[in-house]
Amino acid sequence: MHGRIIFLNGTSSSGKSSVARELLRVLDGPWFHMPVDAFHRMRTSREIDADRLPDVLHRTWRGYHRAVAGMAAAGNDVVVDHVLSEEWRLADCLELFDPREVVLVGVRCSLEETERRERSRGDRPAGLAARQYARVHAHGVYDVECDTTTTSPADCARAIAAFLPHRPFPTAFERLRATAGVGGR
Ligand SMILES: Nc1ncnc2c1ncn2[C@@H]1O[C@H](COP(=O)(O)OP(=O)(O)OP(=O)(O)O)[C@@H](O)[C@H]1O
Repeated sequence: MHGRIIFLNGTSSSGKSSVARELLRVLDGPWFHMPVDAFHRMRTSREIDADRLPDVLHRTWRGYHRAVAGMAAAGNDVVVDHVLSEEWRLADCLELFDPREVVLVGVRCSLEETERRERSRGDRPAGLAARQYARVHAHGVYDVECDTTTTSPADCARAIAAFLPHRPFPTAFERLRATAGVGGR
């Protein structure tokens, strides 16, 4: 049996990891939180030449998508914590994940609040969230959305968990695949 994938998409500092951590507390059964950040942290910390960096990053993201697909294909339920700031990332995931098993979640947060969090955490480059802001939700289709501007990660997680047993079909991934002309499963 294919595992379910709760796919949290939002800008940096929108609160994805915080919601994911709460989801693992409230969801039944074993779930795995697979943040894209973890895959960047796995890479050797040695500095990479600027001319090689884009290729290295691209391979990291492609590997991350395949690792998530592999965990789900083995029957594991997975919470994905990712930033769909480039079109190819979503296209790649649409090819790889079983679309009926994906719950695509838009994690929203006002730009003002995202920038405030970015400044206060201090471990993200200034302006990162603003650069991603217009792009991450460009595909415009979700199964469910949450707004962390004024809602706590725990309340967002409870809302997503409550949605899970009642999710309608076709899923957002099924609709996006049809629009993108990705072959049927
Ligand atoms: N609902 C919330 N209300 C207030 N602060 C929050 C909320 N959600 C997250 N934060 C704070 O915002 C910061 C970023 O949160 P988090 O790491 O969850 O975001 P993220 O989207 O996973 O970011 P990144 O993609 O950069 O890893 C943290 O300091 C966190 O404590």
